[in-house]
Amino acid sequence: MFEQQAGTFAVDLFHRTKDGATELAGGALSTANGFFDQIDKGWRQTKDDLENAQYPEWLQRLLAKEESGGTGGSNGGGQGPEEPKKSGAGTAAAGASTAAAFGYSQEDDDNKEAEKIARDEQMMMLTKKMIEIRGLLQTVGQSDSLTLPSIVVIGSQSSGKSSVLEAIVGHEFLPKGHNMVTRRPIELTLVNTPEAHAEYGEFPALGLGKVTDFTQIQKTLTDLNLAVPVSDCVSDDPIQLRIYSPNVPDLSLIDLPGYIQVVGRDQPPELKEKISQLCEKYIRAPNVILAISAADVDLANSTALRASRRMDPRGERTIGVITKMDLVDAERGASLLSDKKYALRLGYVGVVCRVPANAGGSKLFTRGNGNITSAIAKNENAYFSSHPEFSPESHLDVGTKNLKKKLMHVLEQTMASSLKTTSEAIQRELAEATYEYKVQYNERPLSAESYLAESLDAFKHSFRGFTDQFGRQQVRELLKHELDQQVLNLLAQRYWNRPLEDLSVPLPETDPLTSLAKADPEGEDEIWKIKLDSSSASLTKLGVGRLATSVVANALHAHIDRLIANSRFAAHPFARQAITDASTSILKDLSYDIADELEICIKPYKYRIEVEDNEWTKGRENVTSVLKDELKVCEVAVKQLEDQVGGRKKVKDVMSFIDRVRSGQVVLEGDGVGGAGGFSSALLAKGREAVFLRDRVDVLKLRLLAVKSKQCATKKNKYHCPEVFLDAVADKLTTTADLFLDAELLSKFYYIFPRELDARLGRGLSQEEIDRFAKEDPKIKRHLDVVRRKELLEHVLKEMEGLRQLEQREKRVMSRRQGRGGEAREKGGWSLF
Ligand SMILES: Nc1nc2c(ncn2[C@@H]2O[C@H](COP(=O)(O)OP(=O)(O)OP(=O)(O)O)[C@@H](O)[C@H]2O)c(=O)[nH]1
Repeated sequence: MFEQQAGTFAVDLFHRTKDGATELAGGALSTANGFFDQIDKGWRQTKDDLENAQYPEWLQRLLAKEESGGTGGSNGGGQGPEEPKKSGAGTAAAGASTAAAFGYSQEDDDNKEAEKIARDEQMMMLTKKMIEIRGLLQTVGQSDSLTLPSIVVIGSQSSGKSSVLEAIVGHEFLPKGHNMVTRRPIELTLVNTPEAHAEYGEFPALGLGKVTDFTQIQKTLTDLNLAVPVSDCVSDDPIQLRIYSPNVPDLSLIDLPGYIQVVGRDQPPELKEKISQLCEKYIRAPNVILAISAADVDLANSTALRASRRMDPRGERTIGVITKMDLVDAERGASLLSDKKYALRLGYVGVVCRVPANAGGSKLFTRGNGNITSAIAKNENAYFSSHPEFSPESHLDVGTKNLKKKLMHVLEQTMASSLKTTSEAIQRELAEATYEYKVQYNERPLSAESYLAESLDAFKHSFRGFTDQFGRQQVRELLKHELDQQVLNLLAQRYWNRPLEDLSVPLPETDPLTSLAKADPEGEDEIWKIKLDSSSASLTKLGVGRLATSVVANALHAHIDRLIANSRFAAHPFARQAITDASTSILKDLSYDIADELEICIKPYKYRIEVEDNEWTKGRENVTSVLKDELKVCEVAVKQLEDQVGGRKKVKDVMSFIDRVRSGQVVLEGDGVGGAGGFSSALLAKGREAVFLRDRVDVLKLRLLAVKSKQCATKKNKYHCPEVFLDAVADKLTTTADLFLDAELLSKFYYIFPRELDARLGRGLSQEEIDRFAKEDPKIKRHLDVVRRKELLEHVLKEMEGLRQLEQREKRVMSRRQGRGGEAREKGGWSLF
């Protein structure tokens, strides 16, 4: 009776789908809007398959007959035994593969009524659709009211639970072992792919892609289970696994840890209770309970049936599966299937799910990665047909093939009857999401892509602003400042410094600068000429090409970092890294050649430098301000040092001690390490610094006076005024470098960088990366979640609305038939709303 209802429903649905295509345009079956792409490509594929489904011609003929008052779908008589006419390779293949999902073999096909297969096929379409909606709801959230029912598999350990599931899937894929290895529920979605040959699994949460090797699936499941700490016993966080195959029916199953009778020594004592609680949570209505019990164990002792009786006392949503039928004699097996003590409305199915060792050739082949469906079917056939107790006249349900069909029928019905409450729950959720969207986000639309695109545009815009402000002038200032420092270093090394490292040796000379003003470069003493020439050569040969290029590249890096910090990307580590990588790699590529080329440009200065009068004047002005700045820096350092040491007086004392040592008035005993003259070594070190700074301040003041003096007003006296001359040289180098770097480094970088950003953050990102990027910002994540939730709920409602329209059409068809007094479908047929 039950099967008949489900079957008729499916056939009628076919009519509605076929005839109602126009009526439904924009409805559930034609809502292709790219939405699934965003949610899950797998589901999109499912949806496309469903929408593009072609119906075999024989099926259409059958239905046409039914429509014109034929015998109807349930009793057959339509197509008859002749070979169905094929309407195309694809559709024929679809029919055949779908039959495979039920476990029909080719020989079976010859014997089966065509319309029966058609009905099953059509029913698969509907279940597929509802499973698809269930999958969508799963992505919305874990709220209990927002879900469509599933089939929950329970059984005690060794009851044969894994074997049943594997027989349904046709592969060994569940974790095995002596220890309890199932510690998390496995939400198993079977997706029938009629036109595909490949069978594979997917773990949507892991992003592993298609896993075609079922031993790999088994290993992944084992790892995921073992990741639950033993102390936690079990976890209610489900593992999601989808299996795509032409040989599986569309089903949604949840495998739970097996009930244990006795807690093992190495297992926590609360394990038994925790498993019971977990199972209890899942076997609540409206889920269907698949209660597995072994035939060789008294049914009264079946933990699965006892649990089911607690949650489903009237036995309305429990399917009893009796495994290991081969282990008891046929008479006892038959009596178990017609058990009256705990009568189940959906009945009992007897199975023999163990893969026979010698089936399908070698044991190795059938076990492992091969498909075990036909081996099990043959084995069951052989067993059940050899016992008259299980003959068709007994009306007992036996065999995995029948179990699969029953599961589909039951799931279809249960899902259909849950659609109304689920739909109401969705409407409530949608109202909440819509409200939040309006109040919190002012109905501002947002997608991960649009957020990325806007962020990238804004960043490129700020980068353009920066390029307007950072040009040749800014490069020039940077470089000149850098070379000013180099000039100061050279002056210090070659003119100003007095040895201070070794306190034990008195100063060999008085002040090296005292003779500078009186030096006669034309005379015998060429020291000042040599000093200036070598200083100038040091400056031109210090590697200006590399130095200038890296100074500008570093400045660009720093500016990019600042732009990132002030942009939306600041909250996105991934994007920040991508932008930094882009600028690093471009600047690295450019710098290498540019540094060499710039070095070639400044080559002439390495041999001869002519300074013009105006350049001299400019150099004199500039170096005056450089020396003044340096003077300020030294004075500030002196102040800091005094603060550190504990006052000016203390510094003065230690300085005067050092001065006396340097002038030879005091002779140090030892090397001064460990302190001297009543001062600690640390204080002596600070004192040396203070003496250095004091001397430097004196020198700077002296040289400032010299530079301002008449003597330094003219380039003729360049040997007396090395500061001015070296500044003029630095200026020439800067002018060449800034021109070159502006043309080569800046303009090229400004051109390439935005394009590289497009490549790395625009086109180059996958959908997952874009989503991950957008969700890095918690505010955006919340906004996106609301938008997505709202869109998803709207989409699901639309899908359901489509099913509702089908139902209304169904009612119309029924009342027409009843009006005609014709043979109407059974009363109490399915009702969705
Ligand atoms: N003879 C026979 N043995 C079976 C049948 N089904 C399962 N078995 C054997 O029973 C044992 C337990 O089967 P499983 O499928 O692993 O049972 P389970 O309930 O999943 O057990 P756990 O993994 O321990 O929870 C295995 O050795 C199977 O080969 C059957 O129909 N007939």
